[in-house]
Amino acid sequence: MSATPLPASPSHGPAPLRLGIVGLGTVGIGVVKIIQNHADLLAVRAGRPLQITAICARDRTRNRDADISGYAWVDSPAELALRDDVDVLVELVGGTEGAAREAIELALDHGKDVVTANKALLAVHGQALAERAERHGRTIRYEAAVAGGIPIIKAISESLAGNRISRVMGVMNGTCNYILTRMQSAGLPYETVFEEARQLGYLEADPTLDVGGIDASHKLAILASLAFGTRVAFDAVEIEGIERISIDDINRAADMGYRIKLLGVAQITARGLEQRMSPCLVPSDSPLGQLEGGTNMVVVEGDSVGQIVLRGAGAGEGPTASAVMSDVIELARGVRMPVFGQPAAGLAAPQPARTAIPAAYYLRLTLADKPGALAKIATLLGDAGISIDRMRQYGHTVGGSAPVLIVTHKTTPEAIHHAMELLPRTGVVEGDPIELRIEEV
Ligand SMILES: NC(=O)C1=CN([C@@H]2O[C@H](COP(=O)(O)OP(=O)(O)OC[C@H]3O[C@@H](n4cnc5c(N)ncnc54)[C@H](OP(=O)(O)O)[C@@H]3O)[C@@H](O)[C@H]2O)C=CC1
Ligand SMILES: N[C@@H](CCO)C(=O)O
Repeated sequence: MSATPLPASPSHGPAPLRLGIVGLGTVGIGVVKIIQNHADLLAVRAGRPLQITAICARDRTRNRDADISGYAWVDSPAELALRDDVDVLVELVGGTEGAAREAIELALDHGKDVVTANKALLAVHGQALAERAERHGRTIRYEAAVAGGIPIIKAISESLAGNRISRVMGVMNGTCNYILTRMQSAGLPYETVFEEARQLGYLEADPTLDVGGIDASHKLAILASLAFGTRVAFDAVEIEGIERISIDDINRAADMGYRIKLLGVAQITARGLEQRMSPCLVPSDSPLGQLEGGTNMVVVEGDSVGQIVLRGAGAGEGPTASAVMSDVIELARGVRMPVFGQPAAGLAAPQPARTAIPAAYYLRLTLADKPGALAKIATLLGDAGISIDRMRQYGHTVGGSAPVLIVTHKTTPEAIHHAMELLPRTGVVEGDPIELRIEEV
């Protein structure tokens, strides 16, 4: 970390930090509002005024829910990145390519620091961008990119820097948690809940990134890099989204004392770096099980500190803008950290490993109403070395099939995947069976 002396203004006090904001959507307008509403407080904390000089979005005519008339409007992000009256580019557009990437690269090349909430860009191009920033003696800060308002980037890169971290896990996508919890608690259909998430500003521009687990995996890959000193390895995350989860799964898991969460786990084992993002069952009465709505929770385990749990709003205008402002204030103070907590050249290339740690599993099958159907399933699982802990059959449907839930004793992911491949071949399983890992948390 380095601290540079603050530039002096010729007339009175330290010179303002001049911000160019690209993207005036949920997060961008949130940032504008904080700067307008708390100008004096921010200036005291930052040691100098924060001044928005230029702004940019796609549609100049759109109503922005804030007075932006005092700022220079620029039509192109690249043009904004090059302006002489911009010290810091605040990129709040999103996306791995195009306008966001081009503006960030230009800003770094022209000696400007960058603040961004763009986890997708960092997960895919983080290493190259970190090297680029270092070449120009600049930095990229991205507290808002992971878990919205939760200060997890700072926690790992600064507050826990004295620890060897063994595991980072948690719920990192507000949209998915909102959908999974609200459907159950309010008894609302998926479409209604999805629209509510949109109104709350939680969704990515492409919401399949949310429900497909990709957004959360971007975040997990960034945290793994920071925690383990490895290059960001998004391609190596084992990803499964929540698309296969039905309201029946949510309700039946609840019947058995569990909640379904899109859970990410990154850990270093003797075999390498494991990173997985998948819907899992967690006990209803556990802290993760009780996480409602757009709330996120991140758990970090360090050798000296033990377990740290951070919980808070994972998405939305205010929480995300709050995280952006923490980065802006640090830059105004003259504090510059390497992008991933250490010089980019020293980040190790990780050895990706698939999850092998045993767990209990929840299986949901629809069985044909035939004599011996259940026996066939029990035999198949037994032959695969999987022992059944609990089983529950629900009433037969009109067509004569019955949903069956099985909770296994601890078994390996390999054994479960093998059994899942064999189940359709028994001739008694209808549709696609579902398997979900049960995490002890
Ligand atoms: N929403 C959230 O809760 C969170 C979002 N993030 C991240 O923050 C970033 C912004 O998200 P969010 O505010 O929700 O997104 P929005 O879709 O609400 O806003 C995106 C903004 O970018 C502008 N924009 C899009 N393309 C261009 C372009 N080519 N040139 C100039 N401006 C452009 C849009 O302009 P216009 O308004 O004219 O269409 C809009 O103002 C993303 O990286 C997202 O992943 C991170 C954490 C939480
Ligand atoms: N779409 C993201 C925004 C916050 O990163 C979410 O739902 O968590």
